[in-house]
Amino acid sequence: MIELSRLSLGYDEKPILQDISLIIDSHLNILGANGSGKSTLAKAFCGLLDYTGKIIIDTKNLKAYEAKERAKKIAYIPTKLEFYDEFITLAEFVLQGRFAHKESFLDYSDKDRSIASANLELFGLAHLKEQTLSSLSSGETALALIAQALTQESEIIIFDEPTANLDPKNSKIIAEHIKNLKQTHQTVLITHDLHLAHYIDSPVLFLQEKKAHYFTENFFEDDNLSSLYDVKIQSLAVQYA
Ligand SMILES: Nc1ncnc2c1ncn2[C@@H]1O[C@H](COP(=O)(O)OP(=O)(O)OP(=O)(O)O)[C@@H](O)[C@H]1O
Repeated sequence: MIELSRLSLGYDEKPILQDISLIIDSHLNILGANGSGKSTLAKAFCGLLDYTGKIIIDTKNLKAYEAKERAKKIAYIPTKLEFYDEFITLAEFVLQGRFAHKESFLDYSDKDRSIASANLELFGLAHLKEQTLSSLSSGETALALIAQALTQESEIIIFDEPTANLDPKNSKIIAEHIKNLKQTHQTVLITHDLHLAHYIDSPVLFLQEKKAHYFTENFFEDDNLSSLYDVKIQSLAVQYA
């Protein structure tokens, strides 16, 4: 469970979100216009950005979590890889998801390797495992990021625009994985993809003008979407079913 209490955050003197209070105990979609603060909020959830107010994860203040303990609680899946070793293989990359479980100065255990290997299989990546990460396509990289996060075995998984740059088939594969993971993990989906968000289902946190608006129902109705996004949206069709 994630509890936000009077949460405000931003960069230096630039406020991005102000005074958000909310309890999230199941899946949550986070939507909002470009620059509304979705990724900023996700960074705060992962302890990567300072804030005022409180973020409580499973009754414990996020600031009291030690890094490895926090990683076992929350995995953040970015839209794309920003910093990585260009010579690392896919197999090594997915195995790195076990860092929070590994004893410092010791090698990965057989159990670590077997979990990483199972996730490579699960996401249909096993045949690419010796390829360098930099040689993978965008779709393969998106799947690799999810495989690594699952290897981390965190209880909460945050997906940041997982279908950005993906073709319709890979988008559908990712959508199905998120829908399945929602049954066993607490999932948070940040997206502009209204079809994906609708398929995964409510509730929705819509970020706008530094505020967060929480919708448990009716979010996906045309009038509501048109008003929130300030563009006419008609008959949102569910295309992932
Ligand atoms: N390191 C930073 N320093 C200063 N401002 C930043 C920094 N990172 C992000 N911002 C600003 O914070 C605001 C929110 O950015 P954020 O990436 O959270 O938006 P977003 O809702 O995820 O946007 P998008 O949908 O375009 O990905 C933007 O105005 C952005 O320019």
